[in-house]
Amino acid sequence: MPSLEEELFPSTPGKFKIDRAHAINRQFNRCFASTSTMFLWALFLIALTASYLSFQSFVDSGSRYFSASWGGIQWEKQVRNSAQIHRSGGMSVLVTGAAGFVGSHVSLALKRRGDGVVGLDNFNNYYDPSLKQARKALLNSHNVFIVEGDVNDARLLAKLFDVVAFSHVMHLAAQAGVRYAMENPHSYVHSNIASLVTLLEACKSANPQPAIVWASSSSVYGLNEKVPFSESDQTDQPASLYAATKKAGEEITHTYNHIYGLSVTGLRFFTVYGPWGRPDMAYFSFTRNILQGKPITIYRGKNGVDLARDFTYIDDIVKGCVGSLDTAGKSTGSGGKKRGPAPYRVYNLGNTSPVTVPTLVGILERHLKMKAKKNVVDMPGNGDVPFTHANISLARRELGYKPTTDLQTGLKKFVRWGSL
Ligand SMILES: O=C(O)[C@H]1O[C@H](OP(=O)(O)OP(=O)(O)OC[C@H]2O[C@@H](n3ccc(=O)[nH]c3=O)[C@H](O)[C@@H]2O)[C@H](O)[C@@H](O)[C@H]1O
Repeated sequence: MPSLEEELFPSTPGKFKIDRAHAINRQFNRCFASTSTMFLWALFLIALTASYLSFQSFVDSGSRYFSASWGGIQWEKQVRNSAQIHRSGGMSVLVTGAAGFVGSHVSLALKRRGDGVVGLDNFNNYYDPSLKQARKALLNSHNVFIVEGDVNDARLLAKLFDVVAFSHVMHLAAQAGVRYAMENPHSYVHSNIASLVTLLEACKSANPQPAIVWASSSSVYGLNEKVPFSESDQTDQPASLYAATKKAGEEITHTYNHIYGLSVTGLRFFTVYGPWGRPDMAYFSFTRNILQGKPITIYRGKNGVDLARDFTYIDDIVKGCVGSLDTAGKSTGSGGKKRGPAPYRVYNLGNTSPVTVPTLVGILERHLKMKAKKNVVDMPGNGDVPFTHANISLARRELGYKPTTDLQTGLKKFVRWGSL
């Protein structure tokens, strides 16, 4: 039996037309002998076709307007209100991925000090969207409006820049997760490459052009062995598709900086953790499993060496993001044309003290007062790197970035948040 979709949209449209034409012909010969009847029926068919075509165009335009969850006078008012600046010298920031982990924290921090903030998020289901809705509710209670939409929607972006002359864009929307790239590679291309280009196109055409700060990743260092990782180190050996899309993002933003005069700052985040975090990350899923008495899997590197990460607490990352926005020079272009050189910057935002995964588990066990059921296995070839370690001298010098929370303290805050 043909599916509803096949019935509505036959797979061979040409055949459909021919069959229908034959059928109409047969009907035609059988029923209409006289010329005048034929003429009347011809008129009828023309009218029928015309009304079908206008109905189709109504449906097309309708699906565009009715399915969108944005637009309209009330919506524009909410966007404008949210973007209003309440301090002298403040900025108006479009935060993409505002219902995400880092996005929600940065949005709140900016709003609290009086900057205008408009969020944008597609609320996808990479992890439980109810957590994103809860973050949204928190932001709403602080008068941050989150537009529900995709960064790939060029019409939406054009509309947003039409309604608000954003001075800055904090681009945090992304497909995160290193290992998930093996399951759903195209999601990384859609969210980390295609949407970045859509956003840069919108920024390039906006008047004034905003300055852009965006989330790159520590994963760009890939198989780099020089420790600690510095911004000038080699980043051409990504170990995962996630890393490759973030590295591509660094190259793509450079192009827009070079051609259109967009001010760009890329931030290489090092395994960010904390309250309101991402449930797919190890510290979060380990905590949940330990509490539920379920086993956890700990990956071990080559020759039995423990994996290590430069885990960085969310509040420190927020300070780095805000510092980047505050020091971002202006974009120079207008009318889609470059008028002079604009800043292009890349910074590590890490903690500078890597901790092994078994140590992380030990800290969690102490905070939770429960023992983990550990299942230690060799690291599968899934894009993981053995360790990360940030050199943050550049961010310290130029952004005033100074992480202050160690893993012990940060995980305590996370566990306390989780038990609320
Ligand atoms: O800095 C980044 O740029 C990235 O940081 C984060 O990636 P990772 O450093 O891989 O964090 P995370 O998954 O918490 O695994 C931590 C450790 O636990 C190990 N790990 C993980 C899962 C598991 O079941 N067992 C295990 O041992 C695992 O092998 C690893 O050694 C972000 O998710 C990513 O989006 C990106 O932002």
